[in-house]
Amino acid sequence: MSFDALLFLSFGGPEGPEEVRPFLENVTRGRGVPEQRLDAVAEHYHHFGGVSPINRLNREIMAALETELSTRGRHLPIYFGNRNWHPLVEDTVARMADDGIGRALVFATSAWGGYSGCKQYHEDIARAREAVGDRAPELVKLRQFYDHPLFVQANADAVGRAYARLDPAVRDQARLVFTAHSVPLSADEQPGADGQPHWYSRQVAEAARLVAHDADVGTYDVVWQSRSGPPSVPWLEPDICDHLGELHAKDVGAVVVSPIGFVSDHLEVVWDLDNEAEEKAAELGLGFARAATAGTDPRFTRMIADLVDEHLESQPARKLSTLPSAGCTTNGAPCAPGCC
Ligand SMILES: CC1=C(CCC(=O)O)c2cc3nc(cc4[nH]c(cc5[nH]c(cc1n2)c(C)c5CCC(=O)O)c(CCC(=O)O)c4C)C(CCC(=O)O)=C3C
Ligand SMILES: [Fe+2]
Repeated sequence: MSFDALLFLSFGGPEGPEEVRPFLENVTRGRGVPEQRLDAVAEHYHHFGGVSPINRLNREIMAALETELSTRGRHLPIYFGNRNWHPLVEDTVARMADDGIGRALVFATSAWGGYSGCKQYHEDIARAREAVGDRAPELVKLRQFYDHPLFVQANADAVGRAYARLDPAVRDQARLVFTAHSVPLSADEQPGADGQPHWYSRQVAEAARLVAHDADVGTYDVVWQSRSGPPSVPWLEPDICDHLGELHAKDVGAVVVSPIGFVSDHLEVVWDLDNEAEEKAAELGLGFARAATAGTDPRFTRMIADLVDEHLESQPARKLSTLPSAGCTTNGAPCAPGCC
C-alpha cells in the first residue's frame, strides 16, 4: 500500500491573547469544565502573552522530521492539523484532498492509549474526513509509542541531565517523580486493547518503569497533574503539588520531575510544573529539577521516522513493554471493541 503524505495531528493551542478564550471553549465544549477553571487556565496562557508553545514546538519537530524522512529516501509531504485550534484538522484534510492526496499516515502527538490520548484522535480523523466528504484521503493512524526504545532513551537521558543540575549536596537522595496529565477515573477505567481497565495509567506506569530503569534510578513515584473538571468528579491522584508536600514530610530533600506524559514543553509543563510545582518545592525547601521533554531530542524525530518505516515495511514493533501498543487504525476506527 502506498502513502502520499504524513498528517501530523496534535492538540493545538492559541497564538495570541484574543485566541485564548475561543481555544478553551473548543477544548472543553460539552465536558462540564467549570467556568472558574477556564478563567484560571486562561490566566496561565496570558502569562505567556496568550501564546501556547505547542504550535511552535510541533513546527520544529515537523521540520526535523522532514529532513529525517528525506535522508531515508521517503518523500512524504507533512501536513499539520489540530483538534482544538488552527490549523484545524478539518481544514488540513480538505487541503490534502485539494492537493490530490489519496492516502496518508497520521502521527498523533500522544504516546498513550485511552480516551484523550488515543480515541479522541480517532474521532478527530473521522470528523475531518466526514467534513471533507467523498474526496477525503484514507487516513491510517500510527500506533501508541509509550514504550518505544527511542522515546524511553530520550526521557532517560533527560532525567540524567536533570539530576546533574541539582545541588550535589542533595543529588544522591533526590526522588525521581514522573508526572502525566490526570484524567477522570471513569475514563481510565475503560478497557484497553487487552480488555483490561486502566489502559492509560498502566501505560504511564510502564513508561515510568522503563525510563527509571534506563536512567539507573531504583526508587520513583508516578503522579498526576493539570486536573480539570468539577471537584466532585474523581480524577487520577495524587496531584504533583500534594505529592511534593508528602515527600517533604518524609524528609526527602530534592526531586527530579520527569513530565513523561507530555511529548514537548506544553503549557502544562512550562506553567503547571515550571511555575506552580517549582514554587511549591521552593516553599518547602525541596531541591527541584525538571527534566526536559522528549520532543526536541533528535531521537524523538528518529522514532517518528521509525514508526513510519515500521508501518510501511511491516516490521515488528520496536517496543520494550509486554503491554500492547494499539492505536493503529484506518479512518478513525476504534482500536478494538470497547477500546480507545
Ligand atoms: C491525557 C491528556 C493529555 C496527554 C495526551 C495528549 O497529548 O493528547 C492531554 C494533553 C494536553 N492538554 C492540553 C490542554 C488542555 N487540556 C484540557 C483539558 C483536559 N485534558 C485532558 C487530558 C489530557 N490532555 C482531560 C481529560 C481534560 C478535561 C477536558 C476533556 O475531557 O477534554 C484543557 C482545558 C482546560 C483545563 O485544563 O481544565 C486544556 C487547555 C494540551 C495543550 C497545552 C498547550 O497549549 O501547550 C495538551 C498537549
Ligand atoms: Fe486506542
